[in-house]
Amino acid sequence: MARALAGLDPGSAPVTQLHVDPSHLVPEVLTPPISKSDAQRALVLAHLTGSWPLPVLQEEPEHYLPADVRVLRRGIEALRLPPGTVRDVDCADGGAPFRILVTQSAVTPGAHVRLTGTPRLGERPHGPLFESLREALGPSGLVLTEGHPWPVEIRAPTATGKPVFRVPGAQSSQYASSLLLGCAALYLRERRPWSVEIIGELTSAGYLELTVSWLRRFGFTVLERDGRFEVTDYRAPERPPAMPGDWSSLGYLLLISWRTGGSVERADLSSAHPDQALVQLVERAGLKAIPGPQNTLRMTGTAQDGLVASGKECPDLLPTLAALACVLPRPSTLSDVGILRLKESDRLEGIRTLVDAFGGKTVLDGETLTIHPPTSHPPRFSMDSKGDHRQAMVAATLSVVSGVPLTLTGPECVEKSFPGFWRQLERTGVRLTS
Ligand SMILES: O=C(O)C1=C[C@@H](OP(=O)(O)O)[C@@H](O)[C@H](O)C1
Ligand SMILES: C=C(OP(=O)(O)O)C(=O)O
Repeated sequence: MARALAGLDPGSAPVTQLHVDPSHLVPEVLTPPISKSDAQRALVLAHLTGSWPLPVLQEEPEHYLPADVRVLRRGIEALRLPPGTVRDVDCADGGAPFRILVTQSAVTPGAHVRLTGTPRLGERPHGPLFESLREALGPSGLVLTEGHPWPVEIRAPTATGKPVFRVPGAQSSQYASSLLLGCAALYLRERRPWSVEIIGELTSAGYLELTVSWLRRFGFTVLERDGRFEVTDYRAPERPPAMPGDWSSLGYLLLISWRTGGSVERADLSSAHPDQALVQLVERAGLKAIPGPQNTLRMTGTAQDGLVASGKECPDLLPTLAALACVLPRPSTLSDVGILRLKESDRLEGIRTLVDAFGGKTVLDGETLTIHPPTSHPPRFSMDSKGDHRQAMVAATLSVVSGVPLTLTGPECVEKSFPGFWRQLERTGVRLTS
């Protein structure tokens, strides 16, 4: 067992190919990691409000912290160095950590920060965030320059001007989330309200709501009105907020538990994470999540119909739902799928490749993708993660829910959000060989 996982445990040498054999499943209780989206927000707010290091993260085993959480923590630690130090931060593949650190760098008085990342992160869109920061803080002296694409270099001003950021919302909610966390920093520094105005439509709105909910849990007052989010007050809370399990990771584990008869833990149904939508979305297909004691959940039911979901509401769940769609008796419809092109890989293409590899068909009509499941399962299938953690975990999930063996290229990228994923899979009886 230890040998099979030698290349897959965090920090060990990468394996190029992994064979996933789901023919000996056992019912187990599976555990997701902490949510990277929640932890990133909590880390910034702990830094700003004087509760550094964030106690709840100290309790998590270091190797099982999502890599993006470690990126953000490194970035904040760099921002906490004395003024005058040039701070270099490698953001690796982390969209949210990078975008959050851009704003936090710009609002740390006198900071000089150089951010770098992977070529893919460099290709993803960031311009509207940079423009918004330049518009609000440029007149006070902010300098934000872009390499080709790295480094992104930021020299923060020591003063500020009009307390408002304006940013378009159609490409990513992370611009607005990052700026709103910037508003919290500026509120504490200047004790005057700061706001973010969203221009046009907002995609992934649930993630901005997640940011608002973390600000409130840390004691900030946030007013929301007509696309405008304003930080107007701060009072330290009585006790530090708890850290929930990750609903994106619970998506894979719940589907796996449906097949194995096991359950998942850390499934907090009062979490504000958008991917909790899985629980409602699978009902249309005939599946039901049944709560048990202490935040456990199991999935039961017989597949009867296809799924309907939108990339505007839960973009990270769409690959997981696409895997489920491959084993449902009727077609599924995913709308607003354009945003999937802007993630760690082109996930729209990734979903289509997965369905195709499994013998199904996809039809793209504008921004709507219909998934037609295969009439019979293939004997085995292959998939390349293209370095995208969700594509890797989704392929493995499909292997388990269908019982069809998988050969996966590039399995180690799961580290970004779920470093213990392969260990969890192995606990369900899945045999992993490289
Ligand atoms: O704010 C966040 O933590 C996230 C927001 C979403 O991105 P977009 O707002 O760019 O869709 C999501 O896809 C990403 O995984 C995490
Ligand atoms: C898109 C994702 O993350 P990020 O944008 O933070 O890289 C993700 O984790 O699916």
